[in-house]
Amino acid sequence: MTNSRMASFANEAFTDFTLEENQRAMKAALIKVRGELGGDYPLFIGGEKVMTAERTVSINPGNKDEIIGYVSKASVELVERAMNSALTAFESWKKTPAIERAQYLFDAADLMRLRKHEFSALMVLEAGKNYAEADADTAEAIDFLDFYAREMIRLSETNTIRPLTKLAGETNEITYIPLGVGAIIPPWNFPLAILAGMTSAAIVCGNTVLLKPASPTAVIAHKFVALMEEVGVPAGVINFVPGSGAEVGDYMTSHPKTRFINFTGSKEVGLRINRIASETAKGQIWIKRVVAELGGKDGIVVDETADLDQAASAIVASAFGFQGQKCSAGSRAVVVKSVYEEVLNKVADLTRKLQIGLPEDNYQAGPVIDRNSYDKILEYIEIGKREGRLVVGGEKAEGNGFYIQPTVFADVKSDARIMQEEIFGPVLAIAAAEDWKEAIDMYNDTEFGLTGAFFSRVEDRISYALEEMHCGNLYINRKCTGALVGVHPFGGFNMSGTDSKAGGYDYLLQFTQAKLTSRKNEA
Ligand SMILES: NC(=O)c1ccc[n+]([C@@H]2O[C@H](COP(=O)([O-])OP(=O)(O)OC[C@H]3O[C@@H](n4cnc5c(N)ncnc54)[C@H](O)[C@@H]3O)[C@@H](O)[C@H]2O)c1
Ligand SMILES: N[C@@H](CCC=O)C(=O)O
Repeated sequence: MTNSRMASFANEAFTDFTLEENQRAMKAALIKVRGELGGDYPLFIGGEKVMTAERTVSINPGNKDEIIGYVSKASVELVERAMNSALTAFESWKKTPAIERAQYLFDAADLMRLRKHEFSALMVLEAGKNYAEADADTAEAIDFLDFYAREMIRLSETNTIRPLTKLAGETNEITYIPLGVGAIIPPWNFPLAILAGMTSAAIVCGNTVLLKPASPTAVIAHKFVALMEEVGVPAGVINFVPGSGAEVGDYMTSHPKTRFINFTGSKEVGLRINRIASETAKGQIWIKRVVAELGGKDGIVVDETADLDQAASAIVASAFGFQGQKCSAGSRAVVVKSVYEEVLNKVADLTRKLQIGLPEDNYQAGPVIDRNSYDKILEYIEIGKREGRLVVGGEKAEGNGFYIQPTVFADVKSDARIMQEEIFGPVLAIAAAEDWKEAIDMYNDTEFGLTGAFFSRVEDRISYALEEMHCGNLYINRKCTGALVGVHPFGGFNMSGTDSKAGGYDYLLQFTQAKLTSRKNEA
């Protein structure tokens, strides 16, 4: 069975919600999930479910009065217990054949596929995603499980697929062995896909992990861990320890037995983790490996030869999909001045058409994740009013949640704060450039380097953009969001991270160490 799966990786298809039957299926899943709201969720430590008195309350950002669930919070003592259980489990898990470890991921992918709308419905309620965004998140989680399972099998067969150069008289082999216990620290914005990808990649390589989810989406994180338990992943391989970033996070990253840290989140927290991890704790006998995928200030460049309708649609989709809360969000657009007003008008018209409302009613624009984000984004909008010309939005929006109008600022200078700092909300800054080369220079004028897009019909310019636009994921004549596993390996340059290329052929190498064995042949 495994061989046939190896031959046939294909991305999980997105659900077509224009079909009545699919709308009905999602609504039925929402009813089911709503019936389960308000539950109490434990930590998982070495197969034991641990409830604590202190809990995180997860709420619906689209309807602040609705409680999604109460999630137990790990203390430092409980994290220490989790570390011990991960260390114990590592001794047997690292010896479990790669093909068996991969099978758990295949099984989890199959089960998640069966319950697809249930996972998506929970994200509609807990993360404020509309149907398509939630469905894409679940599809990506399934893809990560399927893809990394295959990748582990491929890695375990390296000596056959990519044999070392032969040397007479010796048998030489290379094996990718696991590192040890890792800290997995994902963000809330792809609360299933990124969490599932970061965790499954680490464990399929034979590592064991402490998984600390982001607090706003700890219930969907629990649902994933429960699924992994259901398919039989042995106790202690995934230890689920939700808790405070400052307390639990710092403890995990500074722990002498932590071998690696797989982090996705903001630049600020990522740099802190990188600094703490670089210090050698008492008793530590290795250099910790840090994989850190961070923020972005992604942008779309449009020249005067481009299809301007397509460019405007891509700008709006990239800026406002999931309320701009994607690391890949196109929060900047740079347009050459001869078509600047035309593109701006098209973008403004499309933005005005975005309807705001409850994610469960499948509005295009929903709430942002929580009060902190809401306040921060509104502050940036005030900054934007000083730095540019407000064209659309600019205010909070109606609703019993964290709703903000999709907002467009025009005539913004390249060094403005709203062109330089990640806002992580529905705010787009547009700037004019003299010509396409200056537009590319303006695109590159950032400390980040995650995604970008270039719109043009001129081949020479496209070639130039392909070489000069400095980012990990560069797209031509399409939006800058929506990377697919296996198709668009994902990761950023500069302050956007370590360019780990999630969903790509190189990703697993980061959670392994290569051991070369050389044996003299009998004469
Ligand atoms: N490059 C990518 O692939 C990618 C993908 C998704 C999100 N992001 C970025 O993530 C950010 C949004 O997510 P967020 O708000 O959850 O980010 P965040 O940095 O606030 O939190 C990320 C995770 O770190 C934890 N954390 C907080 N303080 C910590 C500490 N001191 N030690 C250890 N862990 C700690 C949080 O609890 C959470 O689980 C944005 O900047 C976005 O661009 C990047
Ligand atoms: N991989 C996603 C972004 C992940 C970060 O938020 C995309 O390509 O849009």
